[in-house]
Amino acid sequence: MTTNNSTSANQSLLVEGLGHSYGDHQVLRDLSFEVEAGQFVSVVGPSGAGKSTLLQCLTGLRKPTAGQVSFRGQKVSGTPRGMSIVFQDYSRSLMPWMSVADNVGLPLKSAGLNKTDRSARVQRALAEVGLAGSEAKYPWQLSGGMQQRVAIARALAFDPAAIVMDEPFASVDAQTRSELEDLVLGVRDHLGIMVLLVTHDIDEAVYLADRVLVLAGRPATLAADLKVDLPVPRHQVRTKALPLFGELRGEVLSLIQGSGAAQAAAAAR
Ligand SMILES: Nc1ncnc2c1ncn2[C@@H]1O[C@H](COP(=O)(O)OP(=O)(O)OP(=O)(O)O)[C@@H](O)[C@H]1O
Repeated sequence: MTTNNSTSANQSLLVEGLGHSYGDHQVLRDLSFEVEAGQFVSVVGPSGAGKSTLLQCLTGLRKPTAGQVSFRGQKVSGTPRGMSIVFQDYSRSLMPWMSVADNVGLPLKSAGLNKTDRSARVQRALAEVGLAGSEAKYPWQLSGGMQQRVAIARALAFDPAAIVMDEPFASVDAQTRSELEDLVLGVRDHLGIMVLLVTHDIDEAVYLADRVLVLAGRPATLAADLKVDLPVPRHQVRTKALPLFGELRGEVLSLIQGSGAAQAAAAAR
């Protein structure tokens, strides 16, 4: 997908010829894709393919060794304005000695917002994730799923145009995971935010996304950019029972397994 239209270019994330090497170890090679405003894109690939490295390059936490990333028309160097990040490990990203409200408001304080604005944004973000009324609690008084909701609220408090998530649901039980998946889908629909999600879970990748990007090979390239034409709103049971869901799931799985088998064969030679 390419963009000739400047409005679209200003709204979107544009990745051009991105590559990354750690010393002599080339991990990513020549990745090019665009994500439009409001799109939900999952990134999958075999373990060690470079998914986290890619997210770090997209969020400005790591400088690509080739190519470039632009967000809303600006070249990314450092985490861009309008982009928030949610990591897997909520227990390490929340401050246990601070209340929920203070945890959510902390980055806003660092950004220089006054108390009234901070408080309004914190209330709004907590309501968005279903935690209105939990402002005075501490993270250790909340379940793992609720703590991850706090981390998501903190990302939303910035009014971001995009949220980038690295395995955000990997540390919670299956039931909570489904609830958090639907929460993030609801937030995307309600606020129109672009979401980029790295996951190991192929069902999750297909269920949530408008597109699934598959990384494969060593170094990893973009093996597929699959459009997910499943009806909306998605439903944990009905969507996963659709034949198209099974087809997409199978397609992603065979790309990932094919890549793993090719690597094993190369290693054995
Ligand atoms: N800071 C680093 N220094 C050197 N090598 C690194 C560094 N970070 C990652 N790597 C290597 O780069 C490759 C890709 O790692 P990365 O974590 O991006 O993959 P991934 O697809 O996210 O993996 P996983 O699915 O297991 O989380 C791996 O071989 C890893 O060992």
